[in-house]
Formats: sequence, C-alpha cells, structure tokens
Amino acid sequence: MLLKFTKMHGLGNDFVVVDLITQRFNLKPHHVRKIADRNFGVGCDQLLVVEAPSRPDVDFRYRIFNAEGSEVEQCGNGARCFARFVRDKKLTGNNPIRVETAGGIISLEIDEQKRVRVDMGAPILEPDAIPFIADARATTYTLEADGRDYTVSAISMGNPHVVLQVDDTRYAPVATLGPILEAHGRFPKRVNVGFMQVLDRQRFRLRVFERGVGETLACGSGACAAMVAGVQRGLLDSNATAELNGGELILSWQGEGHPVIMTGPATTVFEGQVRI
Ligand SMILES: N[C@@H](CCC[C@H](N)C(=O)O)C(=O)O
Repeated sequence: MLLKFTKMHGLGNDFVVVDLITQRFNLKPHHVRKIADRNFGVGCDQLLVVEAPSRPDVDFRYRIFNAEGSEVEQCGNGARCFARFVRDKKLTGNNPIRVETAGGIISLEIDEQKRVRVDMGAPILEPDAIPFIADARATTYTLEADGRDYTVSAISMGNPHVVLQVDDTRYAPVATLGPILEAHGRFPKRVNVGFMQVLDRQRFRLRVFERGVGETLACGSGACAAMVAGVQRGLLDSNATAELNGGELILSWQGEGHPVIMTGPATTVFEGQVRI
C-alpha cells in the first residue's frame, strides 16, 4: 500500500507525520523502523500519528514512535509539528487544540507568526511515576554509572528524562555516557539523557541523547525537563530560553503543580507517499 506522509521538523528534530484519520493502516513497529531508516526509508527521529480521539474532551489522539519502533508517551517538538499539520490539513479550526498522548493531555496554540505554544502539562517528580528507582523523592540524586557518581535530576514530562549539569555542552560525553544512562537499571522504561549548561538565569544550552534514537538536534520534552531541573536547583528563573543545536525554545515554569509552557517553530519540509 502507498502511505501518504508529511516530513516535518521542530528545530531539526525530524518527523514523518501520518494521518490515520483519512487513511487506514495498521501500523506496526517494523513499519516504523522501515520508514524511519535514513538509508532505506524516508528517515526521521520519530514517526507521529494523527488519530481520532478516544474521549470527547479532546480534538485528536497523538501517537509517537521512536525510530527504533518503540511507542512512547510524549514528544514536545513533535507536538508543535502536530499542531501545524492538523491546521494546514484543515483537520480542525480549533485553537488551542487539545490532544491526548500516552503521557497525558497537552494543549497546542498556534500564534500569528505560526509559532506553536505547547502546554506540556505539569512535570512528574515522584520517582515511582517517572519511573525511577529511588528511596525517596529529591531535587537531585546520585546515579552510579561506569564506575563514577553523577548528580542528576529525574523528571517525567509524560516521558522520562534524566538531566546532568555540564560546564560546556560542546564537550559533554553525549555519545558515550548517553547510551549508558539511557539503559540504566534505575530507569525501568529507559530514559532520555539531557546534558545542560546553564549560561545565566534566563538561558541554558542543552544536548539530549534520546531514548530509542540517539542524539537529536533538539528535544522539546528534554528542554522542558532541563528547565524544571534548572529551576528546582535554583539556577534558572521561571522564564528561560533553551539553546539546542537546532535552534531555540522559549520556556516557562512557575513551579511545582504548574505546567511547563514551551514555544517554538514547526516546519513542513515536503509531502510524499511511501510503499509499505
Ligand atoms: N524528540 C522528542 C522526544 C521523543 C521521545 C523520546 N525519544 C522518548 O523516548 O521519550 C521531543 O521533542 O520531546
């Protein structure tokens, strides 16, 4: 069958977006791996699926698959692309657009400059719910890996993140420590690994080794988790800009119980059909 798709990106974190409201297809992990393959397929970090909602109080169901085929709970850069996709395809006129994900309900609002403001929901900080194995909840934890102790924050934005502070992201051990922490035994569902350099109280740099993908040019939920980690550690104010290798995101978090708000661009690259 020929499956129609749109190739999009959010700050270089790239996506194949598939509308399974107007097309019928029983998507399996091996299809995702084939489409995501950068040599033999279309190529993407994540495949995003637009579906009809399963409940009356939302507009769509948003499903997310990592390039390796695993279905995951949340994708922040993808959420902005999702909003642009359903708007450009005229699947909704609503603004904000309410969307259910496996990680909770998020709200997406497109502004006049076509940037998308995402209410990512409140961060989850209880270890059991992240999930993260710890005796008690704390702002930072000591994580032993590869014979060394690391001071980390553990946060879920619907999906699990661990955040480490580094002096300079350019020299952070993303390619070596990233995969070790991604598969660390204290994160039963594996974890996205963020390396954060705080520049001042309103600006930080971030590189993320994403679960199920590897390092990407940007990670929206990772930027939200780093924002929460920075505020909790007393390093960041409640409004800050994240510099990722693919560009910038504007973030705000007013503290525990409040949602993280992320604003940034969403770009369509091309449309196509893939035989599957
Ligand atoms: N790129 C994403 C996160 C995608 C999912 C992640 N790799 C996971 O496994 O949780 C973002 O922009 O948030």
